Amino acid sequence: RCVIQVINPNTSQAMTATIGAAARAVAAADTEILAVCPQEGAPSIEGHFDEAIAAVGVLQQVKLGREAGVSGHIIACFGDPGLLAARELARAPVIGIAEAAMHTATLLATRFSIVTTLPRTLIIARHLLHQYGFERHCAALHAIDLPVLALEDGSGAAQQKVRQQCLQAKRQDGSGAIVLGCGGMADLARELTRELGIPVIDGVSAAVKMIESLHALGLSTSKHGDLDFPLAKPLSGRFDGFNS
Ligand SMILES: O=C(O)C[C@H]1NC(=O)NC1=O
Repeated sequence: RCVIQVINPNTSQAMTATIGAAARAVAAADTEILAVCPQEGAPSIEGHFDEAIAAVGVLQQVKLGREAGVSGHIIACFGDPGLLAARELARAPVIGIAEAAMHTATLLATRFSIVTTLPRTLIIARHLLHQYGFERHCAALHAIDLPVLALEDGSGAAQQKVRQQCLQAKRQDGSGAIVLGCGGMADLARELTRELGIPVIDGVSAAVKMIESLHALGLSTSKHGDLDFPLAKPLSGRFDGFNS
């Protein structure tokens, strides 16, 4: 039995529902999806400051998931906030949706484009490309220039801009695949893949299948070296006991 904790690092219930539905749509019959978000933090993550706040919430949820004995954790925000810290805290695998989508794209095409929300967060995707070693594989990055929560306003305007941006990327970038750069776009990938005729990849569903694979292979986060549990030390205030 595989139980996957899917963490929306922002506190938007609507986006948590979108993300949970996308995960359940691809989960295997004996996989259970637990879609969660932090009790406190940022309603959307649109920059380095929001990410720093969100990382604490991610770690709180990872600790709860570990105590519940989940088979794996997914960080369902395109900045993969708190990824390595979460891997220190976790026993089970932890996968961010940006790394999941990028890895998947490199299996299907020699170049991929990224379509995300705000121009100012493009730098976060660039940092991840460098960190994961995919800079050479990414032909271009685009932003629809709408805030993250525009994807949950019910108007469909953001979804239409994502579609237009993907069409333009296919025509202009010389990419064979497109990575959707926001957890809130998770429900768009299958329809866009069909319409564009190229792989349009959502990191939530990609990460679900990766966690299932690691679970089936009996593989977990390495606790040998720099991803071992945090060093034991007394933490103060709200962080008392947080590292154990
Ligand atoms: O950076 C972005 O546009 C997307 C990122 N922010 C957020 O609240 N969820 C995300 O996936």
